[in-house]
Amino acid sequence: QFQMIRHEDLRLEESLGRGSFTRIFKGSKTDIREGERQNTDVLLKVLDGSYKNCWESFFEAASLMSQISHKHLLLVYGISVHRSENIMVQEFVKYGALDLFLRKKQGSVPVSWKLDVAKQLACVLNFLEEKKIVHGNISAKNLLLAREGDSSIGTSPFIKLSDPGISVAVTGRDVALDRIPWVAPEVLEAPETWGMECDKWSFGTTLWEIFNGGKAPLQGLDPQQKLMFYENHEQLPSPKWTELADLIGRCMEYDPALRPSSRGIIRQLNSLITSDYELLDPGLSAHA
Ligand SMILES: N#Cc1ccc(Nc2nc(N)cc(-n3cnc(CCO)c3)n2)cc1
Repeated sequence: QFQMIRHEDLRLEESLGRGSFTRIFKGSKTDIREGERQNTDVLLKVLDGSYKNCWESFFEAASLMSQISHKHLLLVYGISVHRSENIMVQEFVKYGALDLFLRKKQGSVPVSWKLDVAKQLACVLNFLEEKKIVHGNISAKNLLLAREGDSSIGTSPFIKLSDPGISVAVTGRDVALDRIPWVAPEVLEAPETWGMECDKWSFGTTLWEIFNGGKAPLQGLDPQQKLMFYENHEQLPSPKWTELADLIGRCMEYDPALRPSSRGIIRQLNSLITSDYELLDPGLSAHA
């Protein structure tokens, strides 16, 4: 279900850091198109050799992404297996992970920009929900920015949802604890029973990140304290904007059945987008 890419057609360039269980590199892949060599910028995700039992989950994530296509889903070109190295070859997204971008832009990102990104994520969640596909790892770190968006020249941001990576169902409890508060509480209890609603919980956490300058929620808490956060049914600190706080709170309902559908999320985001003008400039809406 996806292309096998020859190791000799790949070139690893600079290291870009690491995800969990993987190292990521900028690189290029060479194709022969109509008899001529063509180089494409790629992002190479190399699975650490020591996690043998994860490689089927690694490739499941890759094949999930290559079986469906959507403008806001990352393009996975294929995989390359070479000696003990398992490599996922994906499109290189120009501006990288959203959490790092937001931290770099510290607070200088307009509310309309944030709502636009949130809406794009809600749309791809709706697409996955209609296909009954659970992503399982929605977070600002896994949203990639293909276009920065610049209101002064009228361009808007464009995001791509990255592959889900290794599923918490195979990683074990310590990684699942580390993914609090992105991983839905029910997933922690019984990883194999999780359903569509778990992506809604993570959407709420990601929305919180987007409106908190890309800061990681519950940073600095150790795994035990993170577990207590769930045991005590605690909520993340609410943003001042009450309608936004309501949406985050509804997504991060401990009872999965009470979380909104993706259509409900889109509806509520649309009302935030229209009400957004009061926040920007009360006078503006008077003339709108
Ligand atoms: N400076 C800089 C810079 C860095 C990276 C990219 N591009 C890119 N493309 C992808 N397909 C995936 C990622 N990526 C980043 N972090 C993760 C791990 C967490 O998901 C994945 N980055 C562009 C610019």
